[in-house]
Parts: sequence; structure tokens; C-alpha cells
Amino acid sequence: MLLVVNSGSSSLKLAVFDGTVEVARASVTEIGPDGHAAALGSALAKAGVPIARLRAAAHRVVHGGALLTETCRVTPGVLAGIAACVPLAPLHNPANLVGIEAVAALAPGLAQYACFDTAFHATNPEVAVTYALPLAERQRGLRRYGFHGISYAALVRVLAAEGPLPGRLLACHLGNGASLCAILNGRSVATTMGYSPLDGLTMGTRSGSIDGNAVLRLAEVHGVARAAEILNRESGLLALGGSNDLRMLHANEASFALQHFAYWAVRHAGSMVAAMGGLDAVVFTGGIGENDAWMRKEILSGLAFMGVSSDPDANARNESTLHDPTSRVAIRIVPADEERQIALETQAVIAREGA
Ligand SMILES: Nc1ncnc2c1ncn2[C@@H]1O[C@H](COP(=O)(O)OP(=O)(O)O)[C@@H](O)[C@H]1O
Ligand SMILES: CC(=O)OP(=O)(O)O
Ligand SMILES: [Mg+2]
Repeated sequence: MLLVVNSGSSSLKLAVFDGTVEVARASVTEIGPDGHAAALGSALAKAGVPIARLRAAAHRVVHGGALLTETCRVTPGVLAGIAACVPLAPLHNPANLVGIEAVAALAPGLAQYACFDTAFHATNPEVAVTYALPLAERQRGLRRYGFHGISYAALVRVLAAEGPLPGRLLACHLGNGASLCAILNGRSVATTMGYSPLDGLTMGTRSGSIDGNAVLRLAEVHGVARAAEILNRESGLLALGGSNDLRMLHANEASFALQHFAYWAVRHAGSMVAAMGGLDAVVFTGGIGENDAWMRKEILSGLAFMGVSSDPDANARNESTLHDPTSRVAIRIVPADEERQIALETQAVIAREGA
């Protein structure tokens, strides 16, 4: 059996697979003050994970930098590589390391694997990933990577299993972290996150796109470490509306924060559609994308000029198909299935190792 651990910025999800069958699942959606280690402990207990029957564990690792791009066995070298990327993904990589260490403590000697959120965007063209910086700075690894790749790979797999894949697909992963991806013929060609998961859309606690000079000003006023805290943990919806949870924002009628999220999602969607030269389908995934009918309606109405037209009743019921008969663009909800994607990729690596 394979244990999959997915540590997100605001949640921890666990699943156990026996071959392709999911035999247990648990999630912790409020990471308490004791952090991801405590959350992992309670999720393992909730799922009743049969530790003795595990053959391997696999982890979602958000940032692998330029070197760690393919699912691989966790070795001391790989651990050092993940640790080296902590400054690039401060909300995620520490939690991913905690997860790996916690499993090692629980099941010493168990083979562990890492699956990277950046990998799906390896197909982005050079022009899309390059920052227009001096060569010496680019050689430092300053480039766009993109994230939520495991989620995007999962939704491509699910849609491809149903029939022909739409050629120009706008995928919207809207959770506590949020990004968009332009998927042309099944491959990522552009995405809104960049060097780190800070760029792009307004997020739960992250600012989204911000002028580099504004970042420098924050660092000048507060110092670098404090500026990083502000940008990653104290900004976004939390800063504009007092909560990073859309359910709270709706309850509190924090309409400016909600409008800000929708407005910037639409602005960035325009950029993604331009990168693909048009639009055939929009797919929503993630906690907001799957559950928040109001937010989907706002974003879809902002895309109406592209021929997007949704059925209000289907949208209100979170149905899997949302377009109405007049829509020139298909609209879907595909539940995020990062855990199964990690399991499939890890099982393929294990099979190759055994061969
Ligand atoms: N029923 C719901 N209605 C509206 N928003 C929801 C609902 N459930 C979850 N969300 C939103 O989804 C977010 C979490 O998304 P998720 O993808 O699970 O998180 P993570 O980015 O940590 O993986 C919450 O902060 C909340 O804003
Ligand atoms: C990359 C990222 O933002 O992940 P999450 O949505 O899980 O926070
Ligand atoms: Mg997530």
C-alpha cells in the first residue's frame, strides 16, 4: 500500500492506495498552531492508516527548483534540494519536509518519494519562463517555474479519460493558493505563478502580482524577512477582507475582497487565453473552484466576451458541466485529485525501479 501526503498551505490531505484503489482518506483543513506535524498525526489516526502494511510513502513537494523536476525517491541529496528551496516556497516546502520527517519517524526505513508541483510546467516555452533580467541573475535560477502542476496533470488525466481533450483549455486552480494555467493540447504553455507561489491571482494570504519596486520598498521599511511575512502570510483576501476563507468573506459581506479576487482572475485569464490563441474550455478545481458558485459566476461573466455562457442552475448546484447550449466554450468542474496523481506517478517510478 502507498501512503500519499499532500501538505497545502491551509490544509493537509492524506490518502492510502492499494494499487489504483483508494482504501483510506483523511484531511485536516485547519492547520493548528502546532503546524503540519500535528495535523499529519491526527490525519493518520483519522484515516486508520495501516502503517505496517505500507510499502512506500509519496509526498507533494511544491518547489523543487531547477534540478528536482521528476518524481523521485527521497534521498539525503533530494532532502537537501527541497530544503534549499524553502526561501522560494516559504508556506509549503517547510511543511513538505515536516511530512517526510514525520513519516520517517513513524515508519523508519519506509521508501519515500517526492512528486513536484513544478513538473507539469516544464513544457512552457523559454519566452514564458524567462524574466528579462541580466544573464548573471538568470543563471542564479531566477525564472518562472509555476505550481499546482500535480492538480493540472490530474485534471488533464480525468478529462482525457472522458473523450477528446479540448485544444485550448483554461484551467483554474482556486484554493487557498490560486493559479491559472493555459493548457494547449494537453501541455502547459503558460501559468500565473512564477519564481514562487506568490505571483498571479489574489490569494488567501498572498498578494498575487505586485511590482518589484513595491517589494523593495517593503523590504526597505521592514527588512527582508518581515517583508516576506507580509507578502506571503498577511496579504491577499486576509488583508482586504479580514479572512482567507471565502465562506467567511461571504458571511461578512466583504465584497471588495471578493471582487478583487474575481477581477484579477479575469485579468489573468485574458493573458492565459492570449498565450493559447483562443479558448475552447474552462475548468474549475480547488476548494473555491469546486464549491463557490458566486465566485465562478463572477469570473465566468467576466469572460462572457470570449463566448463563455453558463447555466445559472447548474452553477448554483456545483454540477460537473456548467455551460449552457449557447456557450461557445465548454465549462466544467473537475474535483482536484492531486493524491491519485501522486500515487500514479509514484507507482510508475517504483515499477521502473523494479524493472
Ligand atoms: N464550501 C465552500 N464554499 C466556498 N469556499 C470554499 C468552500 N470550501 C472551501 N472553500 C475555499 O477553499 C479554500 C481551500 O481550498 P483548498 O484547495 O482545499 O486549499 P489548499 O490551497 O490549502 O489546498 C478555503 O480557504 C475556502 O476559501
Ligand atoms: C502552490 C500552492 O499555492 O499550493 P496550495 O494551493 O496548496 O497552497
Ligand atoms: Mg491545494
